[in-house]
Amino acid sequence: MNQMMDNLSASAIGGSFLVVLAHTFLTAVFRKAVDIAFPYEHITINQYRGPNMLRNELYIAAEAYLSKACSSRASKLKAELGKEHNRPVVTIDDGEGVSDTFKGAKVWWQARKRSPSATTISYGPQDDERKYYRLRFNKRQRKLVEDEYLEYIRKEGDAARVSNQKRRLFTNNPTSNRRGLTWSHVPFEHPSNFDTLAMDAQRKKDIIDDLIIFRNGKEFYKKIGKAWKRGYLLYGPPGTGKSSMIAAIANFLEYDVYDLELTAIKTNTNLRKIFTEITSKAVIVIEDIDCSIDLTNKRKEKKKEKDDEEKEIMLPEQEEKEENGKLTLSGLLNFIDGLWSACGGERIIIFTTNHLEKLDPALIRRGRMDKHIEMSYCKFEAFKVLAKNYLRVEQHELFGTIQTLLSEVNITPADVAEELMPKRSIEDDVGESLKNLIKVMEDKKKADAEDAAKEKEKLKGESSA
Ligand SMILES: Nc1ncnc2c1ncn2[C@@H]1O[C@H](COP(=O)(O)OP(=O)(O)OP(=O)(O)O)[C@@H](O)[C@H]1O
Ligand SMILES: [Mg+2]
Repeated sequence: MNQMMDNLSASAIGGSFLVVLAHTFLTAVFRKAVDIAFPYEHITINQYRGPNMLRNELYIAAEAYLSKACSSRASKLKAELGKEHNRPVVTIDDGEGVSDTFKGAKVWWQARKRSPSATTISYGPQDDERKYYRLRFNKRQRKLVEDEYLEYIRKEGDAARVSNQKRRLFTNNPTSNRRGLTWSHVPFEHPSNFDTLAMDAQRKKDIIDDLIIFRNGKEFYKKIGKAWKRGYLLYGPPGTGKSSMIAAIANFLEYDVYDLELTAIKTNTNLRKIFTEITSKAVIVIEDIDCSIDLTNKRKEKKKEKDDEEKEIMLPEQEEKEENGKLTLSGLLNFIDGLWSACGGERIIIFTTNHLEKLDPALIRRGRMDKHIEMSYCKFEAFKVLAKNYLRVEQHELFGTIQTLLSEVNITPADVAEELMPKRSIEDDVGESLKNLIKVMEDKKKADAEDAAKEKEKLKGESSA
């Protein structure tokens, strides 16, 4: 009897094992069949997220990416002006689909719109238009899509968005905003670029190469443990193109410009506040740094003398408090290459000055101001750029005379440009413009010679007295 019971339970165990095996097998077969019949999955990227309807940055990036990379393959497109009335942006229309390929995997995008349900009360346009993208892909590619493709879309989309956006010129000038402690902005529309900039071709190329290395250097800067920023010092007489160079750099990199008015900032704390508001992909400009409060050697020396006179009537703690509050050279340096400088990343900091010799060496040492660029008086090569841009000529019989005169007199590109500007009509005679320039330079040469003679006379008089 017992033997029979044992046999029965053994065959029951064997039977249930077979049932489990069969179930597992059938499930696997069923899954396989489903996979073959429905091999795709999808991800939905909504325009807004959460109960508060916050903008979904991934949707915005996807929109920009599809506009840039895939819209040429779509047949139904739509065009819209950006938020700040930028140039029209063309992207795929609602209901339209396009495919994309990433690392050999094919994916499909479709722009969709959810109509509001009849029972929903609409509070604004956002509620009416629940737009979303549906991203379809083969199940086998799921890991690739989740781990890599979405991040790729975010990055590429952000980059496309920046280049679509009109760039901005920020200022903390106290006339445009409250006490110079915040930034206000206008569209940045300076037309200067490296083609219109008159300077030696090799030096121009060096700067462009430097900018390209900087722009592509994110990983490199990380590897060497340096904040992703670069400092340029532009120096030279007025009218040699320092501001034009800044505009050309910003246009080349497609960065926003932050024109920092240091004189409006009274304390290091305020400087920190305003610095932390600067976004990445920015050119930060401090023009005429030698005229900015208390930052030069001379000013410090003068101040020291004054301080010495006042010292007796100032308590030590009072003095310390006052020093801590004021904007100081070390405060500024802290933002250029101290811990704060790493906030934001991808920034070019540019100082300009007409008087290099007036600057504190600490401010402009290499590493802080990585590249020192001299903007000089107009030489023949720079003149040829101006002649090509202003007069559309690359050769002329008067060029020889002009070349000789340019090597003899100091004339700024701004003065040369002024002479090449059309005086009566756009179609002014080229020869006439060049003759005017020659006359200006000859007059200057004469005036310089007279000044030199007078100076010589004066020195002679002084030495004989
Ligand atoms: N190197 C240059 N290439 C092309 N144009 C130039 C150049 N330098 C000057 N100009 C012309 O002269 C004008 C004044 O130049 P810019 O404002 O760039 O000089 P700057 O060096 O910044 O002078 P400042 O020291 O007074 O600020 C420009 O609008 C531009 O038309
Ligand atoms: Mg300038």
